[in-house]
Amino acid sequence: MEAAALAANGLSLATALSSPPRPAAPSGGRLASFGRSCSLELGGDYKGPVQVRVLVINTGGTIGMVEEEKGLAPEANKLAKALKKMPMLHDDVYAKESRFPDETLVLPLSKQNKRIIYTILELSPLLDSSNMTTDDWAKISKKLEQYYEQYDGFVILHGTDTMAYTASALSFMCENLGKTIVLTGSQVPIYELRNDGRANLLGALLIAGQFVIPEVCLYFYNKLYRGNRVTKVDAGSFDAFSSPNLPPLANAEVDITINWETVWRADTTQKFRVHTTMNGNVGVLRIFPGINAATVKAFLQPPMEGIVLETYGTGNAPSNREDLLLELKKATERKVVILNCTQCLRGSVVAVYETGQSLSDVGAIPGGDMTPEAALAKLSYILSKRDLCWEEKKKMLSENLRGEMTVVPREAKICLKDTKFIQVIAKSLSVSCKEELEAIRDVLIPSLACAAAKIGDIGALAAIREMGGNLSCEDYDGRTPLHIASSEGNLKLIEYLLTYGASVHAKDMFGATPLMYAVKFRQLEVIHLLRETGAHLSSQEVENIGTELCRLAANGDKEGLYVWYLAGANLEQTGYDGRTAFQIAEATGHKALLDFFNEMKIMKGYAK
Ligand SMILES: NC(=O)C[C@H](N)C(=O)O
Repeated sequence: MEAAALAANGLSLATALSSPPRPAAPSGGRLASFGRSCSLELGGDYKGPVQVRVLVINTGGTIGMVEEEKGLAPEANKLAKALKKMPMLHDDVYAKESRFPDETLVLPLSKQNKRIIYTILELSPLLDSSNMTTDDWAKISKKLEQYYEQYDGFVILHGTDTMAYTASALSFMCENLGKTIVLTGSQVPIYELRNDGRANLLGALLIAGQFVIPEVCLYFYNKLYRGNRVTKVDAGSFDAFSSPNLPPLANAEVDITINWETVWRADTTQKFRVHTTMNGNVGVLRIFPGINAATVKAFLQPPMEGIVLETYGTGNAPSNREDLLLELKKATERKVVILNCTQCLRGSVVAVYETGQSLSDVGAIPGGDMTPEAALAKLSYILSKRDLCWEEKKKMLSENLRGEMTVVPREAKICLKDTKFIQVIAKSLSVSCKEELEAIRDVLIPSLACAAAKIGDIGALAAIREMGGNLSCEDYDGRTPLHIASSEGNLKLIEYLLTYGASVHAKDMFGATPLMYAVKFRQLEVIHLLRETGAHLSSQEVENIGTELCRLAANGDKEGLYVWYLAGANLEQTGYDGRTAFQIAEATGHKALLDFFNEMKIMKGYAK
């Protein structure tokens, strides 16, 4: 079953996309007119819409269920066929004109002039999410790893019952995430006349395809949430999820508005990888008035290694129950982790009451405002890290790893809209209301940050960041400070940006990433650094590189070829006439180039 779905993945899709003849990029185009440079026309025809690819991993859930003898159950091999008949989820005319393979789906053109091309990878068996286990989380994360470079974003179709658990688990299992992953599903099957599946899937695809939000998110009923902040709160409403301690990352109203200030960014320069071996010896224990010490003792017996203790209010447990506290103490002494989370839907564990202090005294770790789902997933993740010692594990549990808990900053952040600079401008423009002030801030920050990147002013970037500005902001052309810095070649500044969460996958309005800018301006060290951080050529760029390599070979441009090699291009790719760059070099008898190709064999491995 999976083989059929796999046939519809990036590779066959890629072939299909390259088959229609592509019009040459306009020679007077903005990027094509740069001086000494490699071609940037690889994003495709810049006059046309940018194409983005999204992989939909279907795990099951109500969205694809049909009524069976015993009730609703998932049906395999049905969803993609059904979606092809839904005009809001598939533009059949465009797909046929573009000669996409049968399994490929494509959304109608988006408001942002993007074409979201998607394929569905169906896991087997499809599950009601109540039947999911940690093995299924591993299965999903392995698929994400396998297809990470071939797609711009990912949507995971999942049942709602345990979606909050899977979203929380994946948020930890996906390490150094740089692309958007959106879980969604529905309360009513997509095949029914009145359903929420169509809108949820469409919203998830639009977000995963058009925005780089490097988080595991959950999209439901017009809202995008951080996956490890949600909990299912309603079994019978389309508005089934709530994120009690964090406002949504995005609202899909008339427009899709992303709250960029809330978006979590990993401050790492490492490549994406998945951690698949979660620790199963964890559990959740909800205390209640009169809870029996024997029950607690039994629950904490080996092989239990860690529990989420759901306590009252701000993290309180009875301080007058010596028997109970003794069992908890004996467990922590055996190095069983007790993570203290509140039973309340909203709020945090804080040291206010004597009853809360008694838990700290027995060695429980305060879990802040984590949901029980997130706390359990975090516990399972950290306890599976064999290379960490006990103290390190305890430290990580109280730290904010993926935005799962609120950490109050030691010094209150200066709010950008309160700064003198913005206020002076606002005054001169006679602006006083909050909305206008924020609008000025949103217009100015991208330009300021890009200008700072252009002149290499790390201090200015630091000031913008400290004032709450987003260093991944886009200017009017969709360029981020990292795009600018990559063309300028300022390594220190790039490192700074990457450390503060700048995305190597951000695409400007032409579909070009920072890596493409570095290639364009032949910034060798920058290419190396971006690659180290997980940047890669898109599958479209990879397909179309052959002709460009042949052009460089025909010009005897050794450096140009080397730049593409560093960026991860396969130098053996053929051009439009079926020849490789090496064959062109042989035909022209260019000695330096032939030597270069010989050398490449020795250097192979450097860029990979
Ligand atoms: N709405 C749903 O998806 C509920 C279903 N039982 C599931 O979690 O798979």
